[in-house]
Amino acid sequence: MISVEDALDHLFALARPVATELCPLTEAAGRVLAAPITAKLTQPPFPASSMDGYALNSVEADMHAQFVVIGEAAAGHGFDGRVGAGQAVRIFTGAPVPEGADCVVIQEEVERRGKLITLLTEDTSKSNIRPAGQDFSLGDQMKAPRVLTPSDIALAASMNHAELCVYKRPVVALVSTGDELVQPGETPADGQIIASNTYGLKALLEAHGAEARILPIARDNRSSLETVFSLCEGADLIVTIGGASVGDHDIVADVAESMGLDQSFYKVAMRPGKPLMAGQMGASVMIGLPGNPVSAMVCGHVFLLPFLRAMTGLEAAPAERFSATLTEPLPANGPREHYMRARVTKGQICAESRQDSALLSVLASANALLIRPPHDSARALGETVDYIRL
Ligand SMILES: Nc1nc2c(c(=O)[nH]1)N[C@H]1C(S)=C(S)[C@@H](COP(=O)(O)OP(=O)(O)OC[C@H]3O[C@@H](n4cnc5c(N)ncnc54)[C@H](O)[C@@H]3O)O[C@H]1N2
Ligand code: MOO
Repeated sequence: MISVEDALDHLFALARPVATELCPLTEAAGRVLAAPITAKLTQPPFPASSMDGYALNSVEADMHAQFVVIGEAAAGHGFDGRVGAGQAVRIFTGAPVPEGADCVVIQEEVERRGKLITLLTEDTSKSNIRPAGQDFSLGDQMKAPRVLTPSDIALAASMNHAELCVYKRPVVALVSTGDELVQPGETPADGQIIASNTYGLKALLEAHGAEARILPIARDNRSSLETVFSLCEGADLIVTIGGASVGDHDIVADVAESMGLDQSFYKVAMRPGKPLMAGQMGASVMIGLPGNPVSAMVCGHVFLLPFLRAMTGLEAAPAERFSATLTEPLPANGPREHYMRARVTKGQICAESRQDSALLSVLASANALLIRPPHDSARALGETVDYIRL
C-alpha cells in the first residue's frame, strides 16, 4: 500500500494536458484559460470623468469662483475644444475630460444659473478623473492557466476578446461494475441495488469542468467488462467503480490488464478508498475506484478533481486544505489516512458519529472531510485539524 501523497504523485505523472479550443466569451465561465490574453487596447483609453459635474482648471477653483459653461462632454461624445481661463465644461460620468481641465467638480457642489456656475467648494484634492490606462494598458496580460471566473470574463471582454483559447473539457467515461446494480428509475430485483456512484461522480466532475459520460453497467464477467471498456474509446479518463477489491468477482484489474492497462499503483493507505488503482490504458488513463458509495465519492474529491485540474494545465496539487477546531474529541487513528465525514461551521468541526463507507445519507449531510493522518494520536476538544470542503 502506498500513501495518499505518493498515489497523487503517480497520478500527476500520468496526467497529460488535453487539447485546446477557441470558446466564445459567453461560454467561457468556469473553463480553463490555456494561453495568456493580451489587452488589445488601453482602458480607459482617455482621461475620463468619474462623476457628473463640471470640468475646469483646479488653479481657478476658489470658493465662490465663477465660470462660464462653454459646452458639454458626455460618455461617447467628447467636447471638441479647450477649456480656457474662467471656463468650464458640463461633463458626465465616463466622458473624456476636455483639454485644459484637470478636475471635475461634482454638480452637488456647484450652483448653476443659465450659462454661469458658482463653486460652493474650493476642495479639488480629489480630481474625479480616471487617468488613461488606470485599469490596464495595451499589451497588459491576463495570465494562464486559470479557471475563468465571472470577473475574468468581464476583464477579457474589456480587453476586447470575443473568444478565448481554453482547454477542452476532459472526457471522462464512468463505468459501474456489478451484477447487483440497476440504473436509477429501474425496479431492482431481489438482491439488487441502485447504481448511485456514477451519478454522484458525474455531478462532481462536471461541476469542475469535465464532460462525464455514464456507460452501461458492466456485469461481473470478463466479456461484459471488455465490451464496456471498448465503449470507452476516446475518453481521456476511464473511471471504473467497484470490483476493485480481493473478492472472486473483483475482476476489474485483471480485465483491464488483459486489455493493456499498465498499472502504476494498486491500494492506498486511506480510509475509505483502500482498493484504488490507476494506470495508463492505451490513450486513456484508467482509475479504478472502490465500489462503496462513500469511498468512490471521497476518491472523487481526493484524486479525481486534482487529476482533472492537472489535465487542464492547472497546478498538480492535492485538494485544498483548511483548518478548524474540534467540538468533540477523536480517538487515535489507525495506519490509514482517514477522511472522516464531518460538519464544519464557523471554524468549528465535528466528525459524524457514523463513518461506514456505505452511508450516502451521512455523506450528504456532511460538508467536509476531516483528515486524520496515519497513526494520528487521540485529539482533544479544541485542537486544530485539517479538512477539505465537500
Ligand atoms: N476481504 C476483504 N474484503 C474487502 C476488503 C479487503 O481488503 N479485504 N476491502 C474492503 C474495502 S475497504 C472496500 S472499499 C470494498 C471495495 O470493494 P470493491 O471495489 O470490489 O467494490 P464492490 O465489492 O464491487 O462493491 C462494494 C459495495 O459497493 C456497492 N457498489 C458497487 N458499485 C456501486 C455503484 N456504482 N453504486 C452504488 N453502489 C455500488 C456494492 O454493491 C457493494 O455493496 O471491499 C471491501 N472488502
Ligand atoms: O477503504 Mo473502503 O473504501 O473502507 O470502504
